Amino acid sequence: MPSLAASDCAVVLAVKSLAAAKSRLAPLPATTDRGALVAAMLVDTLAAVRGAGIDEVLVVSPDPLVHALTAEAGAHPVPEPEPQPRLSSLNAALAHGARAATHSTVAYLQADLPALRGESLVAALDAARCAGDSAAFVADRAGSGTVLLVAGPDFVPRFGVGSAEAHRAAGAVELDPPGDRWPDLRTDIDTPADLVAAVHLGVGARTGAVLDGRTGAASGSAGQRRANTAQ
Ligand SMILES: Nc1nc2c(ncn2[C@@H]2O[C@H](COP(=O)(O)OP(=O)(O)OP(=O)(O)O)[C@@H](O)[C@H]2O)c(=O)[nH]1
Ligand SMILES: C=C(OP(=O)(O)O)C(=O)O
Repeated sequence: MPSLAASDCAVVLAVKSLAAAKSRLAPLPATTDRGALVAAMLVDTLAAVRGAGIDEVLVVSPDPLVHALTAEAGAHPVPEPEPQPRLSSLNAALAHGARAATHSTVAYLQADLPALRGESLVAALDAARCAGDSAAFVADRAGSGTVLLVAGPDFVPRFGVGSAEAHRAAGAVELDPPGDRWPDLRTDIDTPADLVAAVHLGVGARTGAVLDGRTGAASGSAGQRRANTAQ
């Protein structure tokens, strides 16, 4: 794998239709607009990616609002591909985004990282460079999922349930296996408990604004909101 200076790889993210997203956040109060929350987390994630100095960012989605938010953030919207025979729709979307990128090395990144800071992404990309020619990944805070996979064109992404083990089994090197580094990068949002963890780390401005509009698991988030999010 070539050098992974931030400007030498593309970042590819995938977001499903906002209306269908985050069913596991259903326990949140009915006043929470889950679509707005997913959109806000995408915007905050893209702000952190921009803060990392990445110059090619692609977001694959079937949702026109996601495309608009992506373009507003200075990234490239990519339409959802046709279904692929041997890939989940998520991995088909990610592989499609990688093919649309001009860089051959791709950092596949979760789009629901509201606490992400550019410095952590840069540090993780630096660590991936140390993995040499191998693909490399960062597991989520539970250790079972994947938040970041850095790979060349021959490595097919294997996101989905148990993706950390799937990436490991396919030969990708796990970065910081103890899971001590980059808690912001590792905190993707699947459940209300993840949201509470992200709020404790400090979420970006857009996510904080959505959370401030409701009561419940993460209420009172304003005090924990990061002050330095570029918006
Ligand atoms: N473009 C695209 N993105 C997808 C697809 N499936 C999942 N994603 C995105 O991949 C990430 C992980 O997806 P999932 O965990 O399957 O779904 P989720 O919406 O995050 O959460 P749940 O509904 O609770 O499972 C999210 O950012 C999704 O929006 C897909 O078919 N196409
Ligand atoms: C798709 C994944 O994440 P999640 O379903 O937890 O969002 C994954 O970890 O590969």
